[in-house]
Amino acid sequence: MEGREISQAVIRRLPRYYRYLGELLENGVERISSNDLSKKMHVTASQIRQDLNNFGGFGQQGYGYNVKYLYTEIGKILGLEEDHDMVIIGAGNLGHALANYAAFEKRGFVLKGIFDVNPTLKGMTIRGVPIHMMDELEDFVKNNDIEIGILTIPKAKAIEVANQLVSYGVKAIWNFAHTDLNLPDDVIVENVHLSESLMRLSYNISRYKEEQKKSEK
Ligand SMILES: NC(=O)c1ccc[n+]([C@@H]2O[C@H](COP(=O)([O-])OP(=O)(O)OC[C@H]3O[C@@H](n4cnc5c(N)ncnc54)[C@H](O)[C@@H]3O)[C@@H](O)[C@H]2O)c1
Repeated sequence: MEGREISQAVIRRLPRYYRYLGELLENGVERISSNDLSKKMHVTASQIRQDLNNFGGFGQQGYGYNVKYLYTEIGKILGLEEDHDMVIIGAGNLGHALANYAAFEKRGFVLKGIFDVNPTLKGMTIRGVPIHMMDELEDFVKNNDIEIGILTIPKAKAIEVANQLVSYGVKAIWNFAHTDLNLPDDVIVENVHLSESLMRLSYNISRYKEEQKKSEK
């Protein structure tokens, strides 16, 4: 499997498989057929077989998938067997919400520090994690081998701060600021735009209403 290219479309679907398989495990389910998984996930069985065959076909004819094995393998593919140390930049509303979400740690995403420019926040902690001022960022990132920088600052400063993080050795940015960062190709960026998700929701609501109107006619 080492070195094999898996398409980004498949990678995007993996966290959902991981979540469903985790729930099955919690419920004591040891194996599942692609048909049963398909019904649960509302994905076609052939899509599931195609996706999971990318990793050497963990399923067996007549047996289905071994839930624990598949869960572990997908976890490995997603890099979840290793810890990822992170910092949050911007201890405002969103920064607080993310810092307070303890469940990330269960997946190995460990929040080491929080940074802000607002001096009134200095020395405060969120869930035991201290808030530092930005002049401490360089030493902190280098000394703690920080891998992921989470950007929850206004967009006007996001590009500058992202470049700073990268120059200190951060490998990946989880970007919540509403701007594209245009970083070097070897920096991994995952943009999260809740408002885009809401717009998709809004689109589907409009479509649903249209359908309703048509069916009433
Ligand atoms: N992507 C999304 O889905 C999503 C959702 C909500 C908000 N946002 C964006 O996230 C950002 C934060 O939102 P919020 O509601 O938490 O805002 P907020 O004003 O509550 O917090 C922003 C924090 O960033 C700090 N800050 C400003 N400049 C900084 C700098 N150069 N370095 C370090 N810290 C700095 C501020 O002092 C403040 O504490 C905004 O850009 C907002 O538009 C994105």
